[in-house]
Amino acid sequence: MLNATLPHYLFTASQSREIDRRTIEETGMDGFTLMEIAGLSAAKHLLGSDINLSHGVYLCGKGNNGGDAMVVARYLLQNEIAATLVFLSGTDNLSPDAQRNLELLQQFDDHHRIEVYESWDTLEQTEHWDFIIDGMLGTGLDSNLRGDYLEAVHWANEQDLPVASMDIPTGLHADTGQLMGACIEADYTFAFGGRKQGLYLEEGPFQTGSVLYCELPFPNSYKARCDTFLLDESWVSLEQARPGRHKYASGVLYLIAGSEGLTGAAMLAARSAWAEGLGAVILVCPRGLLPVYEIGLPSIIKKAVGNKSDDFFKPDHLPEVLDILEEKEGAVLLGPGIGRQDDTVAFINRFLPRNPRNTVIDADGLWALAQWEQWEKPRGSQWILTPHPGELSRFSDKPIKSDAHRLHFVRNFSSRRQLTILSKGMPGIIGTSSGECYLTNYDTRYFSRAGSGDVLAGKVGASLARGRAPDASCAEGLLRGKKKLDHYLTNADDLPEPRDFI
Ligand SMILES: NC(=O)C1=CN([C@@H]2O[C@H](COP(=O)(O)OP(=O)(O)OC[C@H]3O[C@@H](n4cnc5c(N)ncnc54)[C@H](O)[C@@H]3O)[C@@H](O)[C@H]2O)[C@@H](O)CC1
Ligand SMILES: [K+]
Repeated sequence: MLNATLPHYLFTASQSREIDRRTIEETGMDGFTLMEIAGLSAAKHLLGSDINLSHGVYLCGKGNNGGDAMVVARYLLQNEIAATLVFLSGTDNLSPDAQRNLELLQQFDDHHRIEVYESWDTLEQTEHWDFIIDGMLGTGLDSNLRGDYLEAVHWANEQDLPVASMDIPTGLHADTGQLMGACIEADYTFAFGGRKQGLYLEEGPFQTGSVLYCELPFPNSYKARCDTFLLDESWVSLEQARPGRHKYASGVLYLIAGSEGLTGAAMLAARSAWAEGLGAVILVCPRGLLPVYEIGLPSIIKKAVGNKSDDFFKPDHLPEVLDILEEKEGAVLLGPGIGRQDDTVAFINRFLPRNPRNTVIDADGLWALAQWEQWEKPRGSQWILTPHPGELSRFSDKPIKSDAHRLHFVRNFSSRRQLTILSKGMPGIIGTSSGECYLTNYDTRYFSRAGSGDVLAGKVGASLARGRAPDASCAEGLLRGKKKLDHYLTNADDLPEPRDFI
């Protein structure tokens, strides 16, 4: 089972507010102290960065996000770094902690390094600044940006200066990652007390720059309601496969895949699983395709069913397939290249209820499953479904139009059906039977080429065959792909191909 570390917890705005509120009301830790820690932590990151810090411009709203920015300004001032502060909503209605921090900042300013502008239109843009601090809006954003906020965001994005956002880039929705009219394009985002979910959904990954987690003294027990986590190789161990005492002790994967014209998908999945060091990958195939696999897959065991004229799966093959699966303990990967023939759909939908093995259902296996209205997973077996967005939509009554909707759907579907879902896309989302979800935090667009899905399914199937839990199998499959991608991107100039992820 996966067990995320605290910096990988993802919160919605209301969850964050609730944790803030409880900490303040129940522990006696006040909001001013939390703001101090947040700002100090961001200032330390900035002082340790390679940004040239001599004079910053601070865009401040009237809420606590602006207060965070002022704490940063004070710690940077201690290091002789000047600050120009612009208050987009003036200074008359600052939140109490922001107001106190403005007064403190002025008290600390012995050498007149601080300038304050009470509105956007009074700012004199003749000065030279070398960085921008975005403290306009954080989790309090509740409507589209307008007027001076909109102008300030556009202005900041046009400057050739590094931008650091307090908590969340102004204009990004903390829950959905959608742009609220416009949005700061940050180089750094300092996530206070917990990363916000929207940083990783929809437009989030393109707006945040590097996200740095800044711990705040929130009791861990207040974070227990968190049900969304960031998937990261820093806490998910990629266990190396070790050879077993004999070949079947290192895991067996039965691959039920391939049809005429789609044998390549079966071959990619088989090679991908085999590369993970399994004891055996057993490709179950219609007999007519055996000659193709004899040439293309020399290391893989092939078990043909039906007769020589069969080049796709049919219901008649069911007894033979079930007998093959009886031979050894192992997991099943069903679907890559299996096709959508009516007979194949009928075969899959008769096979699945009788199949006792833990199973990954991919590609056209999912297509068949979605045709069958009253499907049910056999008791005691574990299923992983690996849909791309189109395949996922077939299980939903309504079109899935946003990442936030996809996350919501995946969470409900996987917990209601008591299975695991690996929803492909950017981000990749793993939904578990307990309702917890895990999001990827890397550029998954490299995997959106035909064939990558077969490679991923092979990796997930290999982990499941080695006895890993379904959620851990999905995580391992995704992170092994990422590891290959990182290696490829540092060692090659051209675009990786699906076979490069094997
Ligand atoms: N104790 C706390 O609550 C802590 C809060 N922290 C910071 O405080 C932030 C949340 O502070 P707040 O709740 O004060 O909220 P914000 O500072 O994000 O902004 C709230 C203010 O902005 C206004 N507003 C909302 N949408 C707007 C729009 N589209 N255009 C113009 N104004 C708009 C609201 O009316 C409200 O007055 C966090 O993101 C974080 O940066 C941190 O200091 C850590 C501790
Ligand atoms: K901000």
